[in-house]
Amino acid sequence: MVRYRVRGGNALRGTAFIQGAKNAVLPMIGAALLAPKGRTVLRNVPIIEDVRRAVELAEAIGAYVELHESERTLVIDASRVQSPVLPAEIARRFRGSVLFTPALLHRLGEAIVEGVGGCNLGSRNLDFHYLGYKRLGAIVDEGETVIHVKASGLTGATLYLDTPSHTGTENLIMAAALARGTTVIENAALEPEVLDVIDMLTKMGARISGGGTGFITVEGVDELHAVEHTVMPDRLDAGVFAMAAAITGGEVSLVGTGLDLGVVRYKLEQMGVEFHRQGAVLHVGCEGPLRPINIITDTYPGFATDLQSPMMTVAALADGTSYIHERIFDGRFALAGELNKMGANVEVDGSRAVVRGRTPLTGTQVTAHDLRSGIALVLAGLAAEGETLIDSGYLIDRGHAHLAARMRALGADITREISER
Ligand SMILES: CC(=O)N[C@H]1[C@@H](OP(=O)(O)OP(=O)(O)OC[C@H]2O[C@@H](n3ccc(=O)[nH]c3=O)[C@H](O)[C@@H]2O)O[C@H](CO)[C@@H](O)[C@@H]1O
Ligand SMILES: C=C(OP(=O)(O)O)C(=O)O
Repeated sequence: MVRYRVRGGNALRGTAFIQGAKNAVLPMIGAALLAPKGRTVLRNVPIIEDVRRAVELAEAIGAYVELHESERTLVIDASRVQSPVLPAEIARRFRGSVLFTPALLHRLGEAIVEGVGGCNLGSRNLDFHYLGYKRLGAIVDEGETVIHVKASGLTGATLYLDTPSHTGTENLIMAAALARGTTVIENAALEPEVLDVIDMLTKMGARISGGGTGFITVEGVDELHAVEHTVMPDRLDAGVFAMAAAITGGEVSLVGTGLDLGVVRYKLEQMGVEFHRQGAVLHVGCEGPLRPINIITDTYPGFATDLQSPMMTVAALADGTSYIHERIFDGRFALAGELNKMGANVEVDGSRAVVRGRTPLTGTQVTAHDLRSGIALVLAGLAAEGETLIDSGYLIDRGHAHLAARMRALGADITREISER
């Protein structure tokens, strides 16, 4: 069991090095498996547990993978992919396992998905993925626990997503990239990570247009080849470090090439946080009290649901009442109960939460229910009086690389511990 121990009260100061994006590297590993020969090199890979699981899963299907941790580089040779089975014991530990299906379909003609994991956020349907594969000509046999997708070659079609699913868009692009003819994906996701995956696929030889418009056209090609690609910075990791600076009254310089925080920056500015760009470095600081805020989560370019939990912690430390409306997931308020144990006043009603601040937070033992509630509790611990113990720290490690070390470098009193149970 991994556990984080945080002693609050230190203002964070210094330079935070932002990791590569979890939600870009996972589809890129799936994309690398589409190349039947050669070695793909991914740079700026975040050393997180989800990447380790993705490496294990790629090895389980026969790929040769080297993860060079200190160089943050992944080398993938998919020429010997031979097993269509995504085994439950690995695949159920992370959401990114869903992104291996297109490669298996193209390379082996079938994918046997024994499970898909990821944060427990309520319903996390995959119907758009499977309906899309069917429209492209696959046969999908949905058993109670195992899903079997088969196809002897896919054919382009027009696909429509009811909502712009992030991994759904990536999977259907990958499926269409090697299909015969043209595929159009309507209501496609606009997230920057999706665009980064499109960039990599384009280098690999895919013919994709319309990325970022909501209407993506893919002209199928016969083969994709191995390339080198640098993973974009993780805007969620960056958002968390910006919030850590803000709630501790500190000042942090965020380093990460081409970093754009988007709407979270504007929301934090409304709360009184100051941002100042100096070339490629973004400085974040906050001197005065924080003002309350209204948040409505949405698909990009709206406020990212993955930053909703960390923002709830910031709201608990603001002077006044904040309102949060979660519109992407139907079960993403597990943080409220844990924050309330620390002295916050968060009331949840369905998809809405009211956060009455500012309440002083006091350290206690709390539990991460998912990756982002975990990191939100780390933030709470940084601002709380006394010691906060956060259980189920593995969930935090799923998405944040070397968190304790990076925060300690800024002056935080935080340790990562392995406990017996
Ligand atoms: C590995 C990865 O990239 N994870 C991200 C991805 O998850 P993920 O791709 O799983 O999230 P989706 O965008 O697919 O899901 C968003 C919503 O759409 C619904 N839906 C989705 C697909 C489908 O076939 N049917 C359906 O109804 C889901 O139940 C959910 O309510 O996007 C989420 C929303 O930005 C982020 O929180 C996750 O960090
Ligand atoms: C929901 C998340 O991740 P995943 O989709 O990988 O579970 C997240 O990163 O907050």
